[in-house]
Amino acid sequence: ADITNAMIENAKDTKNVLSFGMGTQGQRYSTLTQINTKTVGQLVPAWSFSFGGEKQRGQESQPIIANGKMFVTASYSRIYAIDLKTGNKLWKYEHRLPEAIMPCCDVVNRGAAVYGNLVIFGTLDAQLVALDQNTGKIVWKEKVDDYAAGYSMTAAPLIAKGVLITGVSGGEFGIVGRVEGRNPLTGELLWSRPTVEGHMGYKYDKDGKATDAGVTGTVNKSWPGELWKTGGASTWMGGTYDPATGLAYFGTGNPAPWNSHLRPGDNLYSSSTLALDPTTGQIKWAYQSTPNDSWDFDGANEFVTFDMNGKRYGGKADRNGFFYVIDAKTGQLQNAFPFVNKITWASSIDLKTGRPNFIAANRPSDPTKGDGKKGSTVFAAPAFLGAKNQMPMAYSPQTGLFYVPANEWGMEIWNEPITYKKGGAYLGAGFTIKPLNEDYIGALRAVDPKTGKIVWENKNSAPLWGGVMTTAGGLVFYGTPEGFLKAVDAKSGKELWKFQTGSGVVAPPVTWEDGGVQYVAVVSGWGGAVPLWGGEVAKKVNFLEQGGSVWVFKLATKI
Ligand SMILES: O=C(O)c1cc(C(=O)O)c2c(n1)C(=O)C(=O)c1cc(C(=O)O)[nH]c1-2
Repeated sequence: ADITNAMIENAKDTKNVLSFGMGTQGQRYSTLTQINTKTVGQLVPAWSFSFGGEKQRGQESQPIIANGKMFVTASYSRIYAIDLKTGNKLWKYEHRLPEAIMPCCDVVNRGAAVYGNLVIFGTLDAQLVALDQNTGKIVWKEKVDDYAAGYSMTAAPLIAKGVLITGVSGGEFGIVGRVEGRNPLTGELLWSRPTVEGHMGYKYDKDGKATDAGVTGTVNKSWPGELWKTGGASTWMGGTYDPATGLAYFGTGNPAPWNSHLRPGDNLYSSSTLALDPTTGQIKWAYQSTPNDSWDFDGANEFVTFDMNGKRYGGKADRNGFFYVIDAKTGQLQNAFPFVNKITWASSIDLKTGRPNFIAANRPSDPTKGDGKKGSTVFAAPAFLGAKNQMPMAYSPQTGLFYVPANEWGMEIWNEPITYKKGGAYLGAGFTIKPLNEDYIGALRAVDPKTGKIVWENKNSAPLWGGVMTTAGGLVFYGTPEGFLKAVDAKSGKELWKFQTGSGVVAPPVTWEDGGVQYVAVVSGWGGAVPLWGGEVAKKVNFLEQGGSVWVFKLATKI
């Protein structure tokens, strides 16, 4: 059947997984219970599928389950349709990529969207491709932007109110982040909303007029001079949508360049959460977690809405180490607390003003105040790869807990002079990531949004880089770079099952039911930003091998 907006919004559907996040709210929670704390020990592979080819690298994709098929993307802008029952390949599409693509952090893709009879995904040369679900033939293709200027796409598109909503990657190259709405059936652009203050939003009706000056309504106020023209704030993680508030939520990346002394001011709307009207792109509220960021603290992380004390909030585990609880309707900050042990850039978040209490001495200094070439080196935590990065967390309405894949690491960081050049790295900083502890970097943490307490944690030697899923069976599933998919007790973190997938898991699991049987799937294939940018941590994990496959599991005996 054609996928409709009502099907995508139907939270009760356990037979399909029609969106990134297992529901547009991004809770990654399933009501299925056949696989539970008592039965999970009997979980065995049903089938496995290899992406093949000579190309491997990071596999961060969340499979989509629809109409008896799995749609799964892979590295280098590939997508496969697989028969759910047999694991047989139905078709594949390999996007022809130019040599000169410039993704900052590996050739990854996090998944596709489905609508009508189409499956739609973004490519590393910044295009959107819509394929026929049955044949894999191209139905439409749209160029989103210029890959030679540093634009790329790695996130899964979002469908909200029947609109296809996408972001862009490229913050490290001084692109201008934005969110766009399109007709999913044709690719036609409906609106475009840049995420750097000073740029206007546009609605593409018959006269294509500027329609939105953002929540401040000012041009260029939080950026000095011309820097807003290359301000970064990319929307590289995509977004979530809550039918209850009618708002789409997009996180924004770091301001460009990294050297914060070049851009005194808050640099809106970098390192923020934006709530947008899905039909017009208008910004309804904005909350900035790291004003005048100096540490590459992208606020791109997912905003996951949930109910607490009879009210709708959103939870966000920010790259900067703080977990934010925000009123989903108004953007009012409710609470903010650390979810990692070491944070050096701010002592706390002022709950009245919503602003961080910066520790001034721990901001890397202005190179023009020293020898002109290099500012002072500071040791900062979290490291720029974040207390949390691209790997999505999960929320269980059953336990009331968020399950956050966190990392404990720090970095030496210093500033350097830099000027913008199209297609060149636009950082103005140097850095080396270092572990903080001998025995672990990753920690899966159960976080109580009411109290800010860590209820339990499971340490992991390598940095955690895969997403999380939780179920009404009382379970939390997550993968590790060491290759395991694990199931643990949602209440205690006790490990109940694990399976070696053959390569590192840096992707989020999903679950669905078919013919009375519950299945779990996860993609395996080590990569992403850690091996490329991880400094001393990359050296520590360079024994891990690449791969590229999807695994599907079910219980050995029918219950
Ligand atoms: O600023 C950006 O546009 C941008 C894009 C991406 C991306 O698209 O993957 C990453 C980052 N930044 C980034 O800072 C980062 O740490 C990162 C890690 C990963 C990954 O997939 O492992 N992507 C990205």
